[in-house]
Amino acid sequence: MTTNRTFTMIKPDAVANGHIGNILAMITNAGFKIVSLKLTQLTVADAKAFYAVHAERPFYGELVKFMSSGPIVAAILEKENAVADFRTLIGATNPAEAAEGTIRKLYATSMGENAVHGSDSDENAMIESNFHFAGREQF
Ligand SMILES: Nc1ncnc2c1ncn2[C@@H]1O[C@@H]2COP(=O)(O)O[C@H]2[C@H]1O
Repeated sequence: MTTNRTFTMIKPDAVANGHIGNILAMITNAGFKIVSLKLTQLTVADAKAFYAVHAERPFYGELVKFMSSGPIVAAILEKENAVADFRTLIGATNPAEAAEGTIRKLYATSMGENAVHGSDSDENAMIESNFHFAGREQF
């Protein structure tokens, strides 16, 4: 079943660099409706849990440290075909490979500090949304 929803985070690099407004504008201009939104910060334990699927990867420690290093913006977005269309809007994980006009092409600085997260499946979108937002915060 498709939920037509995806989950995103504007990561600590993009928040620190002052890109929240521009990134949210790109998201809404691309036709996504924001149905949950908050500025928050992950603890180390939160980041470990959120990225548990990557626990065996060599970059896991670096990823957890970075993602808990400062505030992030968490959001749930709604649009037909949300997961796939949002991944198109953000571009490739490695900004060197991201297409022109994508969020990562514009705002990411490296593979690790890549400005935004986007869920990779409907199932993960739901898990990640519920990790960050209570039911009463999901409109
Ligand atoms: N080779 C890598 N080196 C460092 N970070 C990585 C590497 N591969 C993936 N990542 C990070 O791991 C993150 C997993 O979630 P994201 O897709 O949001 O973004 C990914 C990257 O920021």
